[in-house]
Amino acid sequence: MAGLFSQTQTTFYNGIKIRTLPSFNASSDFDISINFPSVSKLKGIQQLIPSRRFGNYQPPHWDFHFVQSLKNESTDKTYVCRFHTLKEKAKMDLNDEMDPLNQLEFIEDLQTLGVSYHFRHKIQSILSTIYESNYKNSGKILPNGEDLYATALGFRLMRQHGFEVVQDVFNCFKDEKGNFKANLCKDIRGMLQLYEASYFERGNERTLELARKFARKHLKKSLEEKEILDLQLALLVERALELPLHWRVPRVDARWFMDLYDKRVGNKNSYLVEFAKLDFNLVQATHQNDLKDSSRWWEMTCLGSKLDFVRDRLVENFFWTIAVNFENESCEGSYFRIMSTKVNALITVIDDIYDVYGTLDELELFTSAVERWNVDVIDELPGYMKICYLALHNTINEIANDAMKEQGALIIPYLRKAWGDLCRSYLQEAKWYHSGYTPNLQEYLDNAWVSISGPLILVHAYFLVSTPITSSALQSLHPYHNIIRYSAMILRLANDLGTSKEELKRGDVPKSVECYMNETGVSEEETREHIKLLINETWKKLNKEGVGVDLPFSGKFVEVAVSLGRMAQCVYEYGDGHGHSNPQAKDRIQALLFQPIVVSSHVGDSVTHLVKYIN
Ligand SMILES: CC(C)=CCC/C(C)=C/COP(=O)(O)OP(=O)(O)O
Ligand SMILES: [Mg+2]
Ligand SMILES: [Mg+2]
Ligand SMILES: [Mg+2]
Repeated sequence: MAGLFSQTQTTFYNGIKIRTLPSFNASSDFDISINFPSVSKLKGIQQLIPSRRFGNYQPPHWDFHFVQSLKNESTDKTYVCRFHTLKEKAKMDLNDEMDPLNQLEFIEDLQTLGVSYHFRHKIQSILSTIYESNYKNSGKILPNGEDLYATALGFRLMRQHGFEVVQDVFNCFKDEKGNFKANLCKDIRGMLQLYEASYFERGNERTLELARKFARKHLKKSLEEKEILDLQLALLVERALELPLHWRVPRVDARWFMDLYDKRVGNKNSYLVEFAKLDFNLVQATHQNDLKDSSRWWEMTCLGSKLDFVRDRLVENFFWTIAVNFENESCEGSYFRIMSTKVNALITVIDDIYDVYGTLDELELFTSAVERWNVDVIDELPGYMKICYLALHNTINEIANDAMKEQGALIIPYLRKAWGDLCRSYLQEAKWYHSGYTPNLQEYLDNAWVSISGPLILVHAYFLVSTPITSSALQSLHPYHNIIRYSAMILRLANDLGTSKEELKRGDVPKSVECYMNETGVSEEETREHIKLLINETWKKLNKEGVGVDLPFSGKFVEVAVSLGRMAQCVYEYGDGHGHSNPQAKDRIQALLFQPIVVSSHVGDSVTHLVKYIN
């Protein structure tokens, strides 16, 4: 990547090779070649030339020209017409005359195929009818309360959609000692639903905790001993044991479910897969336009080209936004994705300035500049920080100006406060790194749930999804509401599991893995298991906070906070899917953003391929 530093001049100081920048003020922009053995032993040079690290990040996998060249034929009229025909058919099929269990299964199919957002009101109304006519009268989800599969599926859907159902619906499946009955383990479909339902626990729900352990144990055993003869079911069990449905990103999962559904024997609603594929491609076409817009902004900032030590990851920064708010029903969705991508890109650059390149003195300057939020302070900053501060200041003020125009709301105090909190937490980590201090796990996490940028992302997301902005919500943005804290904590813990190995190699503040090992002396493997336990416990807290009766936020914002936690576990499931993009992360982004699904349309007995993929 031709960056500013590639045009550096090489000079020598006391026999030491130094790269200096042509146009920057040398006193603060010296750049020691990273292979220099030991700056600290040099006489008289240390205070003049700070040592700098590099993340050794690769150039972007998808660059500006690739993004701008994307073409998509998914929106031609044949395609759209077929889409609307099938949508109407699905709306007709999801009706009140259906058997309640069939209704629940239809809703589950719509959700796993990624198209339930088209039927929100109908789904809510059907679940409400089932809730009122069964659960409110008998305490059972469905009339036949002894069916584990139906009870667990209904329990999960009810909790997911905000209906108050308690864990006692599972009591009939426990023996006199309070354990789940051993004979249940033959009912794999029921066990799988019980396992998925257990992840909606809100803490101190012993039956659900027992259910999770009981189901996990037997599902794992059945899978390992190849007792699950139905291949589809085996694949569902295998995926659930890797990551439960509640923790997965529906949009990322949808393609996987379409393939599975296609192969389902006795597939009742085959047209649903065609509908889901058409919808997937239409949404993808919208996302590609949003991505092009975001990519033009990124190119204009020159941050990726001028700062050769930062992660140039525009597409990955965009990918985070589609999990949080993928629907393309309205232009609000595009606005959210484009502005959120800008925030994510700024986070990624500034995180690298603090973690990789900036000296402590420079970081103090940048932190103070962000807290003062005044473009005049730019003169105090070293060259490489100037374009970053300017991009930050202009972009965030643009979001604030939009809110003022659209809603007459003055939000800049909330945005600049969030950036100030973030940079102070970054500075704290830099001070720990430079002093060689390793905090214990709690001390580290008390700062790191902020430094992972979760609160910053969600404060901006609140203003990008919420109309109207309410005073009760504003009071819950500072101090940060627990919903924000728990979502951010999941992001932090998942990020540390996925990135701390590379960070340790490069040189960075000790992360939760290192802090816990240093504090307890246990092995890395035990530490990682402990952190996964913390993620599980934090999800329970997030589940509980998300259903508070006096919640100051809309359901939409709660969904955004939950989705951020899911996205974190998606991006970091196989290592660092953000900065060092592993093959699995790359394939996911490729499938979600750049590969429309070939749709075979069964119109009568003719099959036509509606989509050709042109790139
Ligand atoms: C764009 C979004 C949603 C960002 C969330 C997380 C992020 C960019 C972390 C930076 O990676 P990192 O591993 O360097 O973070 P840290 O330095 O905090 O470990
Ligand atoms: Mg970092
Ligand atoms: Mg960092
Ligand atoms: Mg990290």
